Amino acid sequence: MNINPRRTPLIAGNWKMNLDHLQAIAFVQKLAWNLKDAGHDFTAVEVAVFPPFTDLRSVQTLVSADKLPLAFGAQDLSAADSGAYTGEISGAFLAQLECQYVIIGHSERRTLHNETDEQVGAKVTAALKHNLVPLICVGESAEDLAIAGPSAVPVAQLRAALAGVTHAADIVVAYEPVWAIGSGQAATPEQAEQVAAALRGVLADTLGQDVADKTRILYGGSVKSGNIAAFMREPNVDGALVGGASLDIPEFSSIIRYHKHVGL
Ligand SMILES: O=C(CO)COP(=O)(O)O
Repeated sequence: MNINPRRTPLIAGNWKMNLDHLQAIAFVQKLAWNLKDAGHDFTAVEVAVFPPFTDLRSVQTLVSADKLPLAFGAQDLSAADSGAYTGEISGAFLAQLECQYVIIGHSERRTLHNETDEQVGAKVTAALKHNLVPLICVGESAEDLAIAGPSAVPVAQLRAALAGVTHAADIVVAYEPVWAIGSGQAATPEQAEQVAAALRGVLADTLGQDVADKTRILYGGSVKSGNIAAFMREPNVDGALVGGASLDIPEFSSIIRYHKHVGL
């Protein structure tokens, strides 16, 4: 179990391209009620949602009006601040919408949009410039795993993502093996721990031991209520980035409340 008092566990829901802004309002309201009814302690396990860009203003308005204890963020941002970048969204705009986090380098951006390690690094720098916490995704494909073993690619991706980070930054890292995303075949807790420990080593190397000790490293890839507790028992795993299961309120609530159903 993660007993490091400096790292509050984070359960994050990446909605991907699901739920329009009306559905988002209903969903966030229900999720907050469900967790409140269950007596969830948001200071013990932080909860964040990552809706599509078009939902963010609605989510912001709801969270602010109802003072919901939920964090939210975007699924990507532009490396640029403004200008001739059709279709892109600036970190400045996200900051104006009170986003706390922004996902960067998700494998679906890397594979479907050919995002490079350099672009990921530039986006991390842009996020920090706008006081957004970058949630940096790294992870190997099945082919990488066969060729280079479990840690090599995620470690190289994290080094590249942090290349422009010079100060002790507030960041979150998510280890998401590409082969585990949406496949129903999660990594084992031992595999996740091995890579998370290697990633913490990169953080210590690049940003110092203090940052490494306080930075949360999440696991993502086919996380469900039935397997979350085993991941959370690993000392270097501080939470989860959940895709499909984050769209089902009872299931996502059950993941958030992992410590209740297993007595952790
Ligand atoms: O990509 C993911 C979260 O960013 C994981 O997705 P699934 O939980 O659907 O496997």
